[in-house]
Amino acid sequence: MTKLRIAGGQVLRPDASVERADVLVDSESGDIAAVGDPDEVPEGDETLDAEDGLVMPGLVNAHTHAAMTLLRGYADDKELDAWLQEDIWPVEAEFTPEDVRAGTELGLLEMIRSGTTAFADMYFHEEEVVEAVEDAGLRARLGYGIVTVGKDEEGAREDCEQSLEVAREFDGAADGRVKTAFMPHSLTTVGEEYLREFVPEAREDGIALHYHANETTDEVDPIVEEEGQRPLDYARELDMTDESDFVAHGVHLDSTEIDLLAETGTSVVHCPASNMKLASGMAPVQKLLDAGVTVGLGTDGTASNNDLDVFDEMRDAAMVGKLAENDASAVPAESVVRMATEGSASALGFDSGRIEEGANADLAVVDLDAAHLTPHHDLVSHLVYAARGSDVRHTLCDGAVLMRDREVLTLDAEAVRERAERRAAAAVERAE
Ligand SMILES: N[C@@H](CCSC[C@H]1O[C@@H](n2cnc3c(=O)[nH]cnc32)[C@H](O)[C@@H]1O)C(=O)O
Ligand SMILES: [Zn+2]
Repeated sequence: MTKLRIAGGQVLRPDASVERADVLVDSESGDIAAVGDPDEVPEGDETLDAEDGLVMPGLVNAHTHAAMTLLRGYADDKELDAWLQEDIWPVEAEFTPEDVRAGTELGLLEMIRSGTTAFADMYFHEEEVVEAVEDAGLRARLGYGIVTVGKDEEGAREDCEQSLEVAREFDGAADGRVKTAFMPHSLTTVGEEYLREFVPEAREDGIALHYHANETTDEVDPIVEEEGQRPLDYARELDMTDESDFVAHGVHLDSTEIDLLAETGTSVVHCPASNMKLASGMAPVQKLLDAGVTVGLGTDGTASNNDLDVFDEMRDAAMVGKLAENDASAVPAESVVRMATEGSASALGFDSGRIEEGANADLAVVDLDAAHLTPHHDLVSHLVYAARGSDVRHTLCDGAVLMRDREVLTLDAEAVRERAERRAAAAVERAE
């Protein structure tokens, strides 16, 4: 049995304390075998140097569209509906499976570099995403995004079938690192008749749901008008608020919807950068936390962010969380770190996000030897307010080292960038 000892560093523990400790990783089972005082942790077969570093749980990006890296910087400074319809969807319509593969690999490269070890992806040509995840060594919950508006009945049903098929076929892929979900894009972009027909099919097979909810007022108002109820009441009626389900955004939620989320155990993935950039609004994050809702953190796609750096996202979450409450003590650093690790992992149904014996060995080692991380009064504060993705020295997932000393081992970084650059330009050219 191969054991890898992460030695010489400080370790962030589940109670948010930081202690000098070593971590022993079982590379075969992919679990953390031991963590504690260097004298008490058994020897490993190999060592990974964590001196001057902080070993933390790998970050979990609980909502993104990884292949959208190809659209990074393509269309900015516009509100959601116009941005999707006028700019994003026309180019996405040109994406081939090879484009999605190239964009996803670029996304995975960026994730590994910035200490992200797991993510949720909603996109299309998802079989490419499965393969890319398998090769790159990350963990993911994946699904095919359904949009029925603007499609005829046959096209709409095909989309729904496709999402069910992807969820059924790929669950458990990549040695169990891949899980799936049924993914209607949102409550307004998928027609009620399709939700009524296909959600029960997903439920029968025990498949979880992931969708965008309450992102903008333009999305909430039509449901209130047409259904006479709040979007999440409508979702509950459609059996879309199970404990295993997770919704992206949750910006415009009223207090009854917050209670509903807490009661049903449905998780919310907060996407602060996307919400600010598309001027969607400020999510009531502190209220969600106070109500006991599981809150994770996501970047959303890189066309509305424009990066996949979850450190950035943590800072944004803390900043906008305070602004939303007009209270500087709201959404403090510790709760933000929890959101980006345990919260996101729990939303995705992975036993990751905490450094403890038996948990998945999904880890990042942050280099503390930097001017912008000096002095070391409070390392949890640093993770949220001062650190950035480029501070990550090593990244591990499922007990395997994906990046060692800033060198990504599972992807050819140069080739990935070159391919993405070329494919992005060609797709845009076809669309225009
Ligand atoms: N099968 C669908 C694609 C859905 S994938 C998920 C979609 O979510 C879109 N998307 C990205 N960011 C956001 C957001 O913030 N809100 C809503 N949709 C988004 C993204 O462009 C992508 O088309 C089709 O054929 O059109
Ligand atoms: Zn999204």
